Amino acid sequence: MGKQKMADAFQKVLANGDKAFVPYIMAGDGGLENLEDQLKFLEDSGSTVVELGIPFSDPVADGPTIQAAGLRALEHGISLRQVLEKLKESSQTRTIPIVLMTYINPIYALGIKDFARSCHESGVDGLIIPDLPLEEESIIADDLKEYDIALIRLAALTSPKERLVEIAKRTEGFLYAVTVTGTTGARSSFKENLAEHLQELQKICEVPVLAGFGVSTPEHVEELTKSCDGVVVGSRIVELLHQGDRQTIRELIQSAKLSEKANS
Ligand SMILES: O=P(O)(O)OC[C@@H](O)[C@@H](O)c1c[nH]c2ccccc12
Repeated sequence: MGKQKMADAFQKVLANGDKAFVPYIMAGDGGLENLEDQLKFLEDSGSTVVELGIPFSDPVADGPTIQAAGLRALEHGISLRQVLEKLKESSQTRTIPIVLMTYINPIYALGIKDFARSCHESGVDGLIIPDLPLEEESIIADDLKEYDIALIRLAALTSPKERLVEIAKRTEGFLYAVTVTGTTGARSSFKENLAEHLQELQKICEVPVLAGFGVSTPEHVEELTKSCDGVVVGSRIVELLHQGDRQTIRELIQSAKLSEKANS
């Protein structure tokens, strides 16, 4: 469980000549009773790890699609504690690593030690906390270390070089390379020198580098994975899942399977 489970999942995919694909979904969008089925579907479709969002009233990094999903989940009354309890029910049978993405407030509300222990008991392998800067990490780092839960750091496009080096050195599980300036959400194109930026991050980082924010088509996946180890796709997956279009999700996930394409 934890860091090692994630490392093994990436290792397996990359050793096979494929790229990692990490879908993001909002926990409780569509009802918490469907979470297990959603995770199973994403796993069976070839995802490497799943990023699971916790609904929150003030999601400052989220664009319209994920905000809307968060509101739907909040309407179902979904809380962090409920999500952890739900995950615990299937923790013994689930094989895909789970990364929770939550803002720091719900963690505070639960209590940091309680939260870390519950994550462990629920089989959570990693965390993304977008409003926890490097300077504040010590409030939770030791508790996560105790349970071997990976704290995944985000590298912003605007971070100065020295900061990127520090982030790349500290990150666990993978490095989340944010590909745009702004909030989450599907976009049509990326900035010109993104490839060099990603290659630079790969040079300074020992764990896989995954590109996320704005990735929404197989063409994006193909383009970005030339310069990194994989992608995170949120808004597009959330939208398709809400529409019930599982086939398009499958195709998107499969676009990271480069070995199959090379053989066909
Ligand atoms: O939705 P996009 O543009 O595909 O981006 C991924 C993103 O949704 C997911 O990783 C995420 C959702 N909320 C976040 C907050 C911060 C960092 C990352 C996230």
